[in-house]
Amino acid sequence: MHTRHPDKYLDLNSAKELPDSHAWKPLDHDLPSDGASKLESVPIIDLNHENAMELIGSACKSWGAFQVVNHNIAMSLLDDIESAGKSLFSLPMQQKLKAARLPNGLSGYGVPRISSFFPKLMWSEGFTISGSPLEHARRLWPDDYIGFCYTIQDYENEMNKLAERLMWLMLGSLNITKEDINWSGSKGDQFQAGSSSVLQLNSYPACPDPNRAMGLAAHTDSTILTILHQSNTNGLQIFRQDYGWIRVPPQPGALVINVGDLFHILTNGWYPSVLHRAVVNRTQHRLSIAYLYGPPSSVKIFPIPKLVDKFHPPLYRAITWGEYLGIKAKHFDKALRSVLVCAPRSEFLGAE
Ligand SMILES: O=C(O)CCC(=O)C(=O)O
Ligand SMILES: [Fe+2]
Repeated sequence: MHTRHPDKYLDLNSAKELPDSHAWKPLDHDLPSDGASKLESVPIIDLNHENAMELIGSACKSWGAFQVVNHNIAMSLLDDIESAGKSLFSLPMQQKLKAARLPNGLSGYGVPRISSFFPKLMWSEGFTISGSPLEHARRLWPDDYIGFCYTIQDYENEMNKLAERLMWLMLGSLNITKEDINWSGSKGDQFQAGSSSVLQLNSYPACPDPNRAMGLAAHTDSTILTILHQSNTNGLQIFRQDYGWIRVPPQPGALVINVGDLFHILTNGWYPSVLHRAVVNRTQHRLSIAYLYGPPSSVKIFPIPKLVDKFHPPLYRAITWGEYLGIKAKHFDKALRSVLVCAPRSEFLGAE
């Protein structure tokens, strides 16, 4: 991975032109005509709506993603995490490299972890937090790192509560309750105690040739679900078989929820994980913060028995999050396929 991209620490914030190392095929033709992209995007769901659960269920089934409002996350916390991200990415490159991700590591500063699967580099930089950010924060800001750590901690705590609430709403829409779930011998309400998560900060500098650059290449998240806070700049797109790439415009205060691969496994394919990517633009810097929500490390994830019967045999084998991340790191977009135990029904492949 490391010899593949010798230019991986190019400072994108000061680049005046797109170097060959970052030049992708033009992206223009990928988007549906403007008419189609204005026509529809993922639904915006009010969590206080009396039918929130049903609305979420139908969004998961047809889009694999939705936005939520009235989620109870304070606007000030969303502003704080955005400022924390901005202050990190605006540090000089030499300083950011003091917290560089180690080879094969997870936490730290660097290019998107999926970069090794692509011949060209992406127009973004990221900072991944798994566990305490203290060590890295101390290297980035030797005299003033506490505020950053508190913001991360507050944000992760609030996101964890919201993710859990959303997971039960998503499961509830398939008639699954806590009673139906047995996470390695403990009932569903034990899940939160040890649930793990990763916080991914992404920065997309303005780009001199956005049509030939890729902010973050198409991927699905290896999570149960992802909560994405995007700054007020367009960039996120999701893929639909029937439309192509569709923009998910930022809506002030709204959070984007993606169905992840582990949820696809849990629901035995009923709710597909969503393919998404981020594009960049010529004038505006964009920041996004993804809360990647997953199960406690010892928990095996497998199709929920209530969603399995003789007409719907289990599609996937049991797997922990750690095992799945290892498979994803090796097989990337073929990861789900490599844990299949049984050919999926055609509707799950989008071939209606
Ligand atoms: O920046 C975005 O909108 C997407 C980020 C994302 O997909 C990720 O971090 O997994
Ligand atoms: Fe993602």
